[in-house]
Formats: sequence, C-alpha cells, structure tokens
Amino acid sequence: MKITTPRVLVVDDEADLRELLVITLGRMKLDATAAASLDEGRRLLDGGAFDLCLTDMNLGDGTGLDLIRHAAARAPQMPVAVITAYGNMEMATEAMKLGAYDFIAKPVALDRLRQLIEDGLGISRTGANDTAGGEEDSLIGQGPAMAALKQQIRKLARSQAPIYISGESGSGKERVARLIHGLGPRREKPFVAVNCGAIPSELMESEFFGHRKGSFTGAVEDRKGLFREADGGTLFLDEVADLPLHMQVKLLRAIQEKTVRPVGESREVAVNLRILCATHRDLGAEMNAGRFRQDLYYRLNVIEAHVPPLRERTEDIPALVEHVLRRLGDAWETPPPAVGEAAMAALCDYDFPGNVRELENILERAMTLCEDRRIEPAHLHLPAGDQGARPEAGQVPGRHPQLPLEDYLQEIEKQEILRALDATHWNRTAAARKLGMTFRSLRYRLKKLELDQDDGDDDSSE
Ligand SMILES: Nc1ncnc2c1ncn2[C@@H]1O[C@H](COP(=O)(O)OP(=O)(O)OP(=O)(O)O)[C@@H](O)[C@H]1O
Repeated sequence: MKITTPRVLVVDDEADLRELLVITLGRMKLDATAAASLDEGRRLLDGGAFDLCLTDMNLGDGTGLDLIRHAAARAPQMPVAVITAYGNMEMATEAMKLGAYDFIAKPVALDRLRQLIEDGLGISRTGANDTAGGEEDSLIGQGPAMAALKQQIRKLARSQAPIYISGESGSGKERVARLIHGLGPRREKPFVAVNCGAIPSELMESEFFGHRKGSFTGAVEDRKGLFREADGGTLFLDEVADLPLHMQVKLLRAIQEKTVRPVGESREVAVNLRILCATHRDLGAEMNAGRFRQDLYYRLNVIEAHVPPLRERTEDIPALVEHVLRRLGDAWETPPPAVGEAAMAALCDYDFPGNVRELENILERAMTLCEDRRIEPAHLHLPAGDQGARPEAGQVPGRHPQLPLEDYLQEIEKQEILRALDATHWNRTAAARKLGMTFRSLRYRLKKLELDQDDGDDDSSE
C-alpha cells in the first residue's frame, strides 16, 4: 500500500516564523509548502490539494481571515489553523467562527505547534470517511430545525473550538455534545460528561483536576480527575452556570494553559482536550448578573449551538415517539406498542415543558398502562382539556377508569417528585424543599418508588 506524505501549506509574511514552521513540519516528515503573502497562499490553494493549512493572522496584503474564507470556498475539507498575536482572543474567536479548527498564539511553543499539526491531520484523516458510521442517526428529527442543527454539528465536529450548547432542560443538549464528539477526530478517545451542579463545592477541585493520595482527609488513593480522564477526547461541562466563582477561575486557567495541577501535587500536567459546555440557563444573563465570569464566558462561548425546544419542532414528535417506544420495547423485551391516531395527535399538540425527557417519561408510563399493546390518549395523562397548555401547578390529570386509585396516586407522586428533581438537577435537598417535605421523607419516597440512584446506605426509617 502506498502511503502518501501529507501536504501542509504555511502562509506567513514573517520569514523567521515561516522558516520555523517549515522546519518543524519537515521534522515531522510532512511535506511543507510556504507562501509569503495572502495572494500567494490563495494561488497555491487553488493549484494543489493540501491536507492542512497553517496561516498567520497578519499577512501584509490581507489577513488570515481572508485566507480562511477562501479555503472554505475552495477546499472546504482542509483543516485550517491560525497563528495569532499573543492575547488576541478576538481574532482567534473570529477565525474559529469562520471555520478554523484551532489557533496558536505567539510566541509559538514547539510542543503546542506539534500538537496543533497532529490534531489538524487527525481531522483531515477522519474527514476522508465523512459518512461517520450512522452516528448521526442518534439524534432523531428530520424537520428543518433539526436538519439545520445537524448540519451545524457536522461542521463543528471538525473544529477544536469550545462550543456552548444552549437549550431548555431535556431538549437534548448532552446528546448533541456526544454527537459533536462522535463525528470528530477525537471520537476514538473518551467523552466525559460532568454535571457541574451535582458536585459539592469543596470536592470540585479534586473532581476536576484529581488529587494525590493523602492530600486531604478522605483522599485515600490517587485520583486522576475528569480533565485527565478526558485527555485526548472531549470534556462536556453540563450546567456550567452552576460552577462557583472560585472554580470558574481555575477552569479558565486550565483551559488557557492546557495544564492541570492535581490537589497536593506540585507539578502541572499537560492535557489536550476539547471543551463543550451547556446550561439550561441564559449564560449571557448570568454573566451580566455577575454570577459568571466574563473572561470564562468568552472563552467557552466561542460558538453557540442552540437546541430548539420540542414544541418548536413538533414535526419531529412522531419519529421520536417511534424511537423511544422501540428503545423501551428492546429494554423490556416486548414488542413496542402501537400509538393510536388520537394519541399521536394529542402528543403533537402538547407543548412539552420538559422536552424530550418528558416525552420519554410520558411514553414509559403509557406503555405500562396501555392494553392490547395500543396507546390511546387516556394512557398519556396529558393535562385534560387544553392540550396545548402547560399544566398549572396543582392541576391533576384525570384518573383512567381502569387504573386503581393506589396506582394513580403513586403515579402522581412519582411525577411530582421527578418534576422537582428535574428542576433542581437531582439535587435532592433542593427538591425536598421545593416539595415541602424533609430530605429524609424524600429519600424514603425515592426508595419506595424505586427512583433512588445511588443510596446504598440509605436509611428509610421515617
Ligand atoms: N433528538 C433526540 N433524539 C433521541 N433522543 C433524544 C433526543 N433529544 C433528547 N433525547 C433524549 O432525551 C433525554 C434528554 O436529553 P439530554 O440529556 O441530552 O437533554 P439535556 O438538554 O442535556 O437535559 P438537561 O438540561 O436536563 O441536562 C435523553 O434520554 C436523550 O437521550
């Protein structure tokens, strides 16, 4: 088999830097071609197929941004990285918005440069088999909103830029993050998701950056921490707005320096990962209110991908219903039930404040309640009367005549508890407060309803 040497185009009007880049590429056994101006860079791009392009931002007769635009039109599959003046985040951000996969700041550190080149060639290689094995099917929805989102995801997957995924609770933000990872060059490496709201503040540093055995009471063995677990891959920071301010500073530092220092350790450890983040809150508003650091906001929010709420893409509901029922059928080892026309119409009319997660809950319950493997409107327990309206607090859906009162009451209890847990991101203390009950009482009910997730040592004697 003939292995061709990857071709890299270097565009820089500074002779010294150009030479450094060419030498580095040569040492990496790559075939480097250099251009000293935007015009020459454009001409070379038009004339030959390159696997990668590194361009300076200042090119004398234009900017690196002009070259990225040109490359996007002529060689859309070719990854481009930019070299920026130190501290010029604005330019770097602009370049990534236009499609550059990453940037490096001057003075150019050789380790970082090599990493940048390797990442770019990785993108080039994975780009060659663009159909990426059915991964995209994991995001159900063919309507215009989802089609546009999927197209954006395909582009974003190639880049290394941090992405802020916005959208309501349960709309599919984590699924989108997984797809961005799964379609990108890091897909063979770990995808690590963390719910920032679920980690106690005092444990956060060690959870993120790891610790050394004995560095604090309770540190009985070394711990790698999430950053190092995700090394080479993607770290997904869910509910990033819940990070306390002191942790935001440390996170910013880790992202900027691409290093972490485990608790109790004196040396820094290099990490190479892509950061994706999400929150159901308005991150801009959190920043304006002083709860989210501005510098971290701009660092994470280079590009935004918005997941629309389910009520704005009702055309996707039938496909989602089919997908969820098939999945439940597989899990329960029974054929999935059919959905009657009226039930489907009721679902398409409902506004789903809890989005796809709520649809899953509704269908799971309906599948338990339905008879002869057919789901009818009564099994859905949607708010009676105005199907399009959001259920008012305290409004109870009617009991299906065949459902025993005990089961009905238990179902209401379960839904109310799940709603409170969803709203508080499974913070049980906050959920108990919301429900007007003690923590112990909530714990007891969770156990009774088999909703407890991790309470091995639970004391249910209430
Ligand atoms: N387009 C979709 N296709 C298939 N399943 C989906 C889709 N969107 C969401 N889901 C499913 O809905 C549930 C909620 O999705 P996910 O956890 O990604 O939402 P989220 O926006 O991250 O929620 P939260 O804000 O609460 O963290 C998951 O079980 C997920 O698999």
